[in-house]
Amino acid sequence: MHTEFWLEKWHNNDIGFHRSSVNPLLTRFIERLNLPKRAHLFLPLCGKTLDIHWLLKQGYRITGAELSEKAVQELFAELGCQPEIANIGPFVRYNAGPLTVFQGDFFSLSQSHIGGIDALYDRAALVALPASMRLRYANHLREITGSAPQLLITYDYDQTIMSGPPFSVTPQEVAELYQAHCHLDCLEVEAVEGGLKGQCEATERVWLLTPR
Ligand SMILES: C[S@@+](CC[C@H](N)C(=O)[O-])C[C@H]1O[C@@H](n2cnc3c(N)ncnc32)[C@H](O)[C@@H]1O
Repeated sequence: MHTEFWLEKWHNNDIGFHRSSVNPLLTRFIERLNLPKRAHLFLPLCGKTLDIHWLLKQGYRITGAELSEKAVQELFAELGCQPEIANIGPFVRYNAGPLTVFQGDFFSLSQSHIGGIDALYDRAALVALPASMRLRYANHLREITGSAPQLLITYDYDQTIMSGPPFSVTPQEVAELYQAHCHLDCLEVEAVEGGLKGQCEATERVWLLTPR
């Protein structure tokens, strides 16, 4: 999936993936990450999700990575904060208090950019990428975040009925991507109400990945 695809989506405001409310699966299952107070969470491919608003209200420190300048600017504007902006290598870093977003390509991000991470939250990041990019994504995520636990949300559906994104990521693929380094615990399996994009039946799963 090329970067232009996403930049065009943001440019055209074609952002059906952006939820108008906080993800209930996050609020329900975050306690399973056993986070310390003021924990540092990393959100790959974060968009301008309202989940960030909620996580900040819980007192967490958040670092995100997002390709689109428009998304990042809207995130800070909607939070009502004025970020400090700096050029850091290939990134533009936006920071306001406990929130930092690296605007640029996730695959260029290094551990030294984001610092120590207590946990990861992947909603619509892994499933935003085509199969050919997902192993590289999972490996890079592990490389830059070390042994942090992860809350991961996936969809599973018949990929011949609908093309992604979001792409179908089966439990078998989650195992192939993460099992060598993590214990996988499926916390919830539920049918997507009304089908994915109203087009096809899909199952949504919440995973807790705990490094071995
Ligand atoms: C499906 S959206 C999900 C956004 C957010 N996680 C949410 O739940 O609303 C995927 C996001 O990943 C961003 N993205 C895609 N490829 C990226 C990359 N290589 N580096 C950083 N961000 C990327 C897109 O711009 C888009 O905002």
